[in-house]
Amino acid sequence: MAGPLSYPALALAGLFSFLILRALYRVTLHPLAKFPGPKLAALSSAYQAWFDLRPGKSYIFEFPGLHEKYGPIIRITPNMLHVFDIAAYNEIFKIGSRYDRHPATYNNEASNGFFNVLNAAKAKPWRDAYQPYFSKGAITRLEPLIHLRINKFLSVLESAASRDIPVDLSMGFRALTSDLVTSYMFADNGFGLLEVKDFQSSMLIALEEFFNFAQWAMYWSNFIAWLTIHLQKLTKEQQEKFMPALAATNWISEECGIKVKRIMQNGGSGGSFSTVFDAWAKPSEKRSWTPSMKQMTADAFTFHGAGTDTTAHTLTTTTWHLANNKECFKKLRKEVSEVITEPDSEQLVSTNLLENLPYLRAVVKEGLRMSVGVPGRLARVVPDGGATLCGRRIPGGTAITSVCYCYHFDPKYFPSPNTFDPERWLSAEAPQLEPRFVAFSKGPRSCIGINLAHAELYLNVAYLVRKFDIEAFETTAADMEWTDNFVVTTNGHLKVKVKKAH
Ligand code: HEM
Repeated sequence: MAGPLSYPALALAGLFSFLILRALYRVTLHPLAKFPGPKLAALSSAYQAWFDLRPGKSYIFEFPGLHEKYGPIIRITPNMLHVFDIAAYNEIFKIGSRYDRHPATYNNEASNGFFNVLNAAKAKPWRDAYQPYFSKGAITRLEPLIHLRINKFLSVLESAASRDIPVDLSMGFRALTSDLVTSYMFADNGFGLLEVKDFQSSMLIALEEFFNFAQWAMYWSNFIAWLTIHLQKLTKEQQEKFMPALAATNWISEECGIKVKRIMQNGGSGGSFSTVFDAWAKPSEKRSWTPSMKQMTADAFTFHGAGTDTTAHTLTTTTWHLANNKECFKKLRKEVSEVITEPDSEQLVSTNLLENLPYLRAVVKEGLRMSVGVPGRLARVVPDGGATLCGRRIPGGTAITSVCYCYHFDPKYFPSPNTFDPERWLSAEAPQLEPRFVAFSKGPRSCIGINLAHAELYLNVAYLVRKFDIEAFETTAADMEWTDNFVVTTNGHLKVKVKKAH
């Protein structure tokens, strides 16, 4: 009989044996055992955590080197493959794709909107209800609202120019993109973040804090969801004091809930333009199924989350590079001046007009390339029966992914990938680059907000360059270095000093 002291020793020995046996299984009998990659990655998820959970590091930055060494399909964790091959990418992310979203990335017990529906065919009717509100036509009709918000943003910059004080553009762009998406969803002033002094909204600051730890949340998503549900029992004051990120996300959720409810109770937004939730509220929208209030609130939360940091970070990246590339800046100013003849008029020119400017188009595209939109491992599941990618048979049920970063920073197609070079989109090689541009992903779950994002990018970049001379202020390249925290997060903020252009 074991003495009392030996029970812990027995338990430890049991655990140790289990870990050894599991490791052996993973490198011998496991269905992915024959796929190449670092042995440590095959043995344990701790290998990817080693990169992801250290400040300033991301596992995705290792992928190009690993592909160089091991080929187009590699095993990045015991249960996940990564493929770096554009034909395979197009197969996984094609329209009608049978590769569903993988629960590892998308199953969040705290959220139950259309974003979390894993099967694309099941998500389709739900997503399709929103789609017309994000069409090119709908966003063109929305331009008066977009102009209103951008004018407000530009007026803050004008005021800073006249007082010769710096502006935190990382926060400014977030305030703008958040206000835009929320005022569109709710046909009101949205969250009103552009009104907050110096763009320093406590909600945005708390959200940034949250994203800095998003990788941790991804690793323990079910635990975090459980914790979130239980921490709801704290008072608002306690949450704000001890868990500002939780308080911020709760606040967003509550506001979304209140505003969606109002629209539903009124049978529509009643504003001068149709808004996203008219999809369910308007009696004319006859549907056989309507999401619950909880599900619509989750959708509103998703639209806000998906539409804020992504676009804001692209604007930050583009502005940073323009501020540091005087030649690009001059060339762009010259081009946009041809269509923006009255830069101080509140009547902004249309996105459609700006989209026809070749150099501006190249600048926006290069900004999107370098900012990597959604950097994370947007994992998919290989369909039942398996699949053949890059000539290799992959078992059904395997988790597989293919990150944007590998394509956008591939030196074979984008020489000097860390250099901001809009000219590459105007060169003879441009047709070969287009298929490797995957900022908005592809297929049935690609970005629903692409037209809104484009309108925001074209208008902001054009007007910033037309109206202001821009100098980075106390911001270094190290501040702009980024990591994958599901959204892109940077080490620091882009601060600038702006002067009214003559
Ligand atoms: C530069 C800006 C943007 C970039 C680079 C971007 C990129 C992406 C990408 C890569 C995805 C696919 C994510 C996945 O597979 O998990 C996505 C999905 C999505 N995006 Fe965007 N996005 C941007 C702006 C916006 C805007 C302005 C909205 C407006 C609300 C938006 C709403 C969404 C939504 C709701 C989804 C989820 C679609 C689904 O679940 O089927 N995005 N976006």
